[in-house]
Amino acid sequence: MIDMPCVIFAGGKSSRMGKNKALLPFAGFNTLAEYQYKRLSKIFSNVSISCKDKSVFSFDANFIEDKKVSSVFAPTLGFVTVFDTLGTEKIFVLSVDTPFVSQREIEKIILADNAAADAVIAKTDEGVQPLCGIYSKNLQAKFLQMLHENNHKLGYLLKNSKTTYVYFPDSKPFLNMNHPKDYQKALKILTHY
Ligand SMILES: Nc1nc2c(ncn2[C@@H]2O[C@H](COP(=O)(O)OP(=O)(O)OP(=O)(O)O)[C@@H](O)[C@H]2O)c(=O)[nH]1
Ligand SMILES: [Mg+2]
Repeated sequence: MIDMPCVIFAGGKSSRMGKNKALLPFAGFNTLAEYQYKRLSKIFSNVSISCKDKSVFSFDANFIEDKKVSSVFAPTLGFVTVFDTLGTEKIFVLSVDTPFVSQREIEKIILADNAAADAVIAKTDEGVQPLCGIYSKNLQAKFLQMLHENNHKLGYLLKNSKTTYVYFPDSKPFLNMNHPKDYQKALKILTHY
């Protein structure tokens, strides 16, 4: 088991999906959030779900609700709340909508962790995967500043921080469900498992 706390980000608007993607049925589970929580709990000893409102979920988990200080919808608010709540040096984050990031990818990222890095982030030929990797609490001041400035570009933060990128030649595990067609594609992949 990996000691570093894992946080699943699941507090977005799902505007492109048209309905809360964390609540879509997935792989025999009532919701994608529950699927992610259960499978990641076999890899990490401590898993939390960063969200806006835990009452939408009908399973037990460690939920961390975004601070109500802001009406912002962006992972930045999740990061600020999570670092304040968990008080740990480093967290492993994964977006709720990437169900195919497996133990293999996670372990490669954990292995690349190093004392000099404030972030260790997956990268594929399609680009940086900011919600798959390790973030250090050292970045909390920057997250607070981003909130303050209403700038929520994680790519910008990573470019201007001590970031180690971990390259994956195969981008398939990083399939990200933004639109209904991505969900359909993921369901199709499941049937071939
Ligand atoms: N805790 C928390 N998570 C968020 C917030 N905004 C986005 N996320 C999560 O960050 C991840 C990446 O965001 P997107 O893929 O853009 O998801 P989204 O923002 O729900 O979808 P769109 O509205 O279509 O952009 C998703 O897993 C979201 O649930 C937020 O305000 N708080
Ligand atoms: Mg979004």
